Amino acid sequence: METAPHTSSGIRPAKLVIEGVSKRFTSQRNMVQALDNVSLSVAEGEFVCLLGPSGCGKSTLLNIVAGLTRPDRGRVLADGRPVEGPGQDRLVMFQESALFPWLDAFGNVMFGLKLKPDLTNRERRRIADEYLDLVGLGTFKHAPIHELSGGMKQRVALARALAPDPHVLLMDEPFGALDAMTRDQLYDDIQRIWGESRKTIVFVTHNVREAVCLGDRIVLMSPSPGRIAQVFGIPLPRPRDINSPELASYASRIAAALKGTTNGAASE
Ligand SMILES: Nc1ncnc2c1ncn2[C@@H]1O[C@H](COP(=O)(O)OP(=O)(O)OP(=O)(O)O)[C@@H](O)[C@H]1O
Repeated sequence: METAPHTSSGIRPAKLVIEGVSKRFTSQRNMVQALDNVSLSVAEGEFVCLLGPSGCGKSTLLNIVAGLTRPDRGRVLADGRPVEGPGQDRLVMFQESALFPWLDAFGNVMFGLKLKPDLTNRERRRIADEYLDLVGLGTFKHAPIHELSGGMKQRVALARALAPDPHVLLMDEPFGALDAMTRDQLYDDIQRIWGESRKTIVFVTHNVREAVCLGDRIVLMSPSPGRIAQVFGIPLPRPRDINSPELASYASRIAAALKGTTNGAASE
């Protein structure tokens, strides 16, 4: 298995550059070094998975890239410019879909498009339809959110995140709360959508197979303090089947490395 350096390979330009980022959280009871001198470069159009045990700083790193959390040291560059806060070039999708329950599926995607004031309402409607079709929910566009399954809600959240056409999509365990069958379907969908849109994606997970199924590279993090332990390149052809033996072979080797980062359990 190729173990890539902490920088993006090939000739594609770096979309994101994380330079020496450290973050400490201090409360009355204790102090946690959530990230310690983390550096990573993500190429344009690359799918990078941040993998690691609970508490190794995956979400903190994603939030720093999103501009939702400020690092104590270091910086993040997006398209060469320092990240100072949230921006419509970097949208985040969380584990809980955080949809507006008073709007239907279409209304939620339209809401995401309010980030684009230059569009006419007619254009917004066309784009919302297009993205609901892309995630397979064209026939559910006027369904109230509470009538949708967990997987369907995450599809709406995905359409809402993609519709404003962000350069970078930051996904924090977006399928973590779903059942295995729904997740398997979404792995196929996200691979298809990524293949068509070629977004730059940073995807947080603690599930090894999920990371191998989706990532061009897997960045394995270790806790206390949060650091990059190892980076794995995954040269498997796409689309990848999460249940294939080739994928399982990669997953078992990475799971062994994950176990080495902690005494805890690896989720395969
Ligand atoms: N706002 C905060 N205040 C205090 N401590 C925090 C805060 N956010 C994160 N931490 C701590 O920083 C460490 C890293 O947390 P983070 O959520 O980034 O880890 P993670 O790898 O995403 O974990 P998980 O997989 O469980 O979501 C943890 O020890 C956590 O308790």
